[in-house]
Amino acid sequence: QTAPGATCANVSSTQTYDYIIIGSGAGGIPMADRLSEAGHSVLLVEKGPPSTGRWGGLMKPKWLAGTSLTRFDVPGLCNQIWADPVGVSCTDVDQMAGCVLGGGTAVNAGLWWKPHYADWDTNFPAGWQSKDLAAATDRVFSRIPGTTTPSMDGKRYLSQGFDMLGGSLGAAGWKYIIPNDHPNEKNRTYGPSTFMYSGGERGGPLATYLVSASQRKTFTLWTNTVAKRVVRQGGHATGVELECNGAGYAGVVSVTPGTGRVILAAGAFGSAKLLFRSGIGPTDQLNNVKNSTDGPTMIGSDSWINLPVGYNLNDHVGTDIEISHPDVVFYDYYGAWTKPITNDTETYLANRTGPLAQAAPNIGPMFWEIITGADGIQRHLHWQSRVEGLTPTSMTVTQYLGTGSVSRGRMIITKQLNTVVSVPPYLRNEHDKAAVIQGLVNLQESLKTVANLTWITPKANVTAAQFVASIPATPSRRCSNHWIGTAKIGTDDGRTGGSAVVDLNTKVYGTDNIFVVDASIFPGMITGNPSAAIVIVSEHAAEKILALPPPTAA
Ligand SMILES: Cc1cc2nc3c(=O)[nH]c(=O)nc-3n(C[C@H](O)[C@H](O)[C@H](O)COP(=O)(O)OP(=O)(O)OC[C@H]3O[C@@H](n4cnc5c(N)ncnc54)[C@H](O)[C@@H]3O)c2cc1C
Repeated sequence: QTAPGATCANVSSTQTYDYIIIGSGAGGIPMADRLSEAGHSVLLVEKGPPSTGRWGGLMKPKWLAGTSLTRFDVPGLCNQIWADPVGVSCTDVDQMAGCVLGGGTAVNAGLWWKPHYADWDTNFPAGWQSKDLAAATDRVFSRIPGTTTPSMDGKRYLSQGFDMLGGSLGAAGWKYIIPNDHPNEKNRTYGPSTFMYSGGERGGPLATYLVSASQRKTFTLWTNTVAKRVVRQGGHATGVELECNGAGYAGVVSVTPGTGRVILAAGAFGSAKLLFRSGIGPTDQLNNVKNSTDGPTMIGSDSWINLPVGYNLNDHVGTDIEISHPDVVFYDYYGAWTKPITNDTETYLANRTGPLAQAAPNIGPMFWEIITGADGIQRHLHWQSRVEGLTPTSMTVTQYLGTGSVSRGRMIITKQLNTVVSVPPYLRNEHDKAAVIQGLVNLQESLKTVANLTWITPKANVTAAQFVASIPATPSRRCSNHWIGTAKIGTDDGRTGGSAVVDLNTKVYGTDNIFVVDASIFPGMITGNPSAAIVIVSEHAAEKILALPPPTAA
């Protein structure tokens, strides 16, 4: 199909697909598997290159030369995204996001949580409550159970930090749990981190759902291929326009006439951007697209669909504290790229054991608390510890404010077609702020009798309230990379003053065959790191989409 001299292959004008899914992250991959399993032809379009070795990825440090592994496979190299994001992170987003096969699930730290029932019941509409999501949760966790001991010998390496902090919380009355065995116990509990890793490697959707999808003749994957916009006539999508990125495919790829569907799974920023470029969103943002290089090809303003895309943006509010204790032992995971410890690379390569089978930078313990605000709302705090900081015996612990948080922000698109967080979603509500402060006070209280423990941040003479107030509520200081909410699911149709962009079947209001299935549709924040919940949402959405009658408009 490649035209001579062209850098992109032109798409075939005759080949059509029942489903075109854009984006191969936590939302897109499971959806591709479920729809192809049901017998439909499915095209999965991913703008980034292959990541893990199984899919032809090539990026790796010297010590992986000659193996099929890449930086994405080895848990101990997951932090490389911060040291060397070039060619991996999205360049059109002002936040960190993975633009490779697997999206966030290729670059993240693999933390993998079975949601608390309130994650669904607090935020989601009817049909998406915890009881409705139970079957999808079971399906996800039977395929990707996760592990608290990623090293293949079942041992935890360098657990001194975990032992010190976990032991201290235990002594202060917090209860030890294996988190995913007790997903609803999130109040003054602690436990080891759970990862989606399997076999000492990354695992997750790339190693499960994508493998079964790719074994079907009806499934097609195009990497290095950028979707520009959904091509539509009124509310009906006829295909997707691809723009040449120097590789992959270009042109308009069509859905099966009449019955085909397009599913956006390009992430909280990527899907919103595609909606804007397809003439779906608030008028101010569509005018930015109109005034960009897209102008000449953009759908006419008489066909624009005015929906609150980009509003309702949320992320965990991250608040970092740092403590040090003489027991804590640091491991230089960044150093494992250029100057690894030979014994550790050897044991990893021989049998997937040792520190490199664990996520950088030695994550754990995790602990949880629920704070009831003066407004009556229960807010969930998820604390995530890691062994790094200003001293060799430091632990940095991030407090995430999740379920129950009320603050919201906004993302927009510039005339250069980049997405920007224009209103940060952090601590815009006094009770959100009070919960963050109270959680910190409670932790200080719990750790106050621990011998030899030093508070580095905040220092002893700074109150929790002063400390929280001193950290700017900006993405650079509070971001957790858990962006959600830009195309909210709900019954209150955003075209008529409501807040929802997609209906209960994840279909975009005002369209008959355009769907969004990824972090964008979450109405509110959940307790922990979101990738498992997004996979669950995708499983559930697949069921709903498959049960729909064919589109009516043409
Ligand atoms: C550094 C980092 C660490 C994280 N750690 C964790 C963790 O340990 N545990 C956890 O649960 N969560 C973690 N997260 C968050 C989690 O990975 C994301 O919430 C999740 O992957 C989002 O899923 P998604 O399907 O919405 O989007 P993504 O997974 O981001 O997938 C979107 C995909 O769409 C592609 N795309 C975008 N635009 C286009 C286009 N126009 N055309 C074609 N393709 C396109 C992108 O390249 C990407 O592959 C982390 C995130 C980051 C960035």
